[in-house]
Amino acid sequence: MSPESSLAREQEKIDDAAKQDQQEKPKKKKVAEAAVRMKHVTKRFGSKLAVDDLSLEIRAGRVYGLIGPNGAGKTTTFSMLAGYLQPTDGNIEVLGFSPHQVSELKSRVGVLPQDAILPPLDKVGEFLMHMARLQGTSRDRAESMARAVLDEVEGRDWWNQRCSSLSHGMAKRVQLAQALLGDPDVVLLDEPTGGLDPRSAYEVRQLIKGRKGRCTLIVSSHNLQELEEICDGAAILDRGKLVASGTIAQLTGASEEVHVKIGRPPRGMDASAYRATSADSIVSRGIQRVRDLPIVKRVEYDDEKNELVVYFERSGEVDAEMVIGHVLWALLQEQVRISGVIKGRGLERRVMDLTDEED
Ligand SMILES: Nc1ncnc2c1ncn2[C@@H]1O[C@H](COP(=O)(O)OP(=O)(O)OP(=O)(O)O)[C@@H](O)[C@H]1O
Repeated sequence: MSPESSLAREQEKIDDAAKQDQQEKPKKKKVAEAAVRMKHVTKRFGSKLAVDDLSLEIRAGRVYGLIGPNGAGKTTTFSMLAGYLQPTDGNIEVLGFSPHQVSELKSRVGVLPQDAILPPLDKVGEFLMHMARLQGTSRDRAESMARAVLDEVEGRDWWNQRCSSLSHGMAKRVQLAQALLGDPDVVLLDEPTGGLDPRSAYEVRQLIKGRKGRCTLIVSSHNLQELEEICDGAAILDRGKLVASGTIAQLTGASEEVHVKIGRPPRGMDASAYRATSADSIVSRGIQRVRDLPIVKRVEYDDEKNELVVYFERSGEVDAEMVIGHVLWALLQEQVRISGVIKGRGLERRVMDLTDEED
């Protein structure tokens, strides 16, 4: 065979492969503006009301948290979004389809269930390739997809390892890799960092942040600091009911209150001359200065926690950063020692305020 005809044959092969690849990758449908729409959704298990008249809209491209104490209905909600459970009442749309329209949503929704179990005898690579093949891809493409996601969860060395030999954290990351296979438009992650050591949990958070903008991620976690760090918005559920939803800033009041932790008195100073328990102390004078600031609406002081809460109205130039500057200046003028400042009350405290203790 002449070198020219051999080259032409090679080129034909490349063209065929590219054509096949094009056929295998169905054109992504237009991404709906709302990735998820739930309208008056209820789920009953016999007499147990697990989800109670839940309405929620999650915009495409967001990282969205589902928050709530044990039994709040998070996993039930995930299961309905994934199409594993049928709602008793109400309507659910994922990317504009019912979760049961499997052929329309195939490869567009990735799911990490809370208690996912890997097939113990499969090797990690085999398992991921099998899951990729279920999306209708060729063997070659399935392998490259599987290797790419395994790489993303830092598990490239586990390709030939049996699933039964993985530690809990490794298994969780393989399950996460499975949820990310094929670049889905919506990814449902139920407790993605549950049971992971701090470093692995940090890496998973980085990975979720790295996917931001590429898809919609809906994440459930009991680690509220984690959700505050990675999410744009969240819904708080309690006993199946939606008790609050919005952006993280709205939920935490980050745009209307500032918390200042007051430090201990300097060594050698009499506590009564410093602490707010006496009217003319350093801290009392500092608080009065803060109260006198025109941008401040209201001030509360918790003497037990040594914490000052400053409420303000966000408008024009007035934002949390500006208020922090003025408040710190006022306190420093009176030599008040400051050991910390946060915008808003933190998601953890907000969730505590909104969710009741178990009966
Ligand atoms: N298959 C089922 N049969 C009966 N009741 C169920 C079933 N699944 C869930 N429930 C109940 O529905 C309620 C919500 O459970 P769900 O698992 O959705 O809560 P969750 O917010 O995910 O809790 P956790 O944080 O503990 O995982 C609970 O009271 C639970 O006991």
